[in-house]
Amino acid sequence: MKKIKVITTGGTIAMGEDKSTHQIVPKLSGEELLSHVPQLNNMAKLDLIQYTNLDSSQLTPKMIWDLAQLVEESLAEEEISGVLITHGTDTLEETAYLLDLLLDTTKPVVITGALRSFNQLSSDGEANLVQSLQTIIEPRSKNKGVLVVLNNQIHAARFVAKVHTNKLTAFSSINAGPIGHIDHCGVHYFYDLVKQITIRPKELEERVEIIKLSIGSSDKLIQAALDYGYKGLILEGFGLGTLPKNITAGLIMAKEEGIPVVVTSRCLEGRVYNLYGASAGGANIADMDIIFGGNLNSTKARLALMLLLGEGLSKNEIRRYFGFKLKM
Ligand SMILES: NC(=O)C[C@H](N)C(=O)O
Repeated sequence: MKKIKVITTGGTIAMGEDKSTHQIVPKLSGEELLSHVPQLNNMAKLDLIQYTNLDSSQLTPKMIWDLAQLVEESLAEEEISGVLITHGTDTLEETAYLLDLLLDTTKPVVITGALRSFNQLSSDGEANLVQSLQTIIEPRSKNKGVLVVLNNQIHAARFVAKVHTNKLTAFSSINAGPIGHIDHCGVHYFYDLVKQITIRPKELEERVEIIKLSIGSSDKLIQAALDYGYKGLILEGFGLGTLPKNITAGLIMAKEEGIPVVVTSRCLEGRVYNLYGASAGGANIADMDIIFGGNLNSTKARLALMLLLGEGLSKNEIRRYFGFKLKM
C-alpha cells in the first residue's frame, strides 16, 4: 500500500453547522475529517498533518508559501508517494497555482475540497476525498504539477477556477478543459500536461495588488497603491487588454517609479495582447511599459508577480516570464 501525506487546511469539507446560528463554521479536525471516510484507509496508508483549519478566505500568500515548505518536506520522505491537501474552495485555485509554481516534484500533489459540508444534503466531501486519493495512487498522475480534483474531474492548477458560487460543478478549467476524469473504472487522462515551470525565489513579495477597472475608472487607486509602496500592480482591464484613458497619469507614475504593471482581462477566457491603436487604448499601453499577462486571470497573475518580484527580476525579465516562460 502506498503511503500518502494528507495535509488539512480547513474549508467547507471540514465544516459543520453551528446549531445556534444555523451557519456553517469550521468544525472537524483533520482526524475527524478522515474518520468520515473510513474507506480511505483501505486505499493507502495515510499520514496526517493538520496545517490549519480556516475558511479559505482567511489564508494568505505567506501561509501558502509555508505550506509549500511543508509539502516539500513531505515529498522528500522517500516512502511518501504523494500529497493530498484539503482546502476551502473559495481560494483553492490560488493555493493550487502558487504551489504549482513553487514545487519542483514528479510526485503527485492533489488539492480537493467540498461545496457542501458533511451535514448538508448531497455532501461531496466523501467522493472528492476518495477520487483525490485514487488520482494520487494512479501511476500516470506523476509529473503533472499540482492537480485539483473535485466532482469527478481532474484539473491542472494552471487552468482551474471556481466559476460558480455553490454548484457541485463549481470548478472549471478555463481556456483548456479538465485534464482527466474519474469514474467507476478508475482515473482517465485526456491529454498529457507536463508541469511547466518552477519559480522558487528566496522570498515572496507580498506588496502586489489587483485593481479592477471599469468604464470611466480614474487613476486614484493606482496612485494610492504607489503611495502605499506597492511593488507591483495587476490591472484588470477589458477585452484584449484595453484600459480607460483616465488612468494614463497613474501609468506614467508607475513607469517612472519602475513598478511593473501587468494587464489582465475581465474576460473569463482568452489572452491579452497589444492589438488596438493608441486612440483605442492598446498602443499607448505599450508606451507605458505595460506587461501583458497572457491568459492568466488576475489572481493568478498576482501570485506569479509576487514570486518574480521576490526573485528580484527586472521588469524586462518579468515581461519575458509573462509573455513566454509561463507558457500560456
Ligand atoms: N466550499 C468552500 O469550501 C467555501 C468556504 N467558504 C471556503 O472556501 O473555505
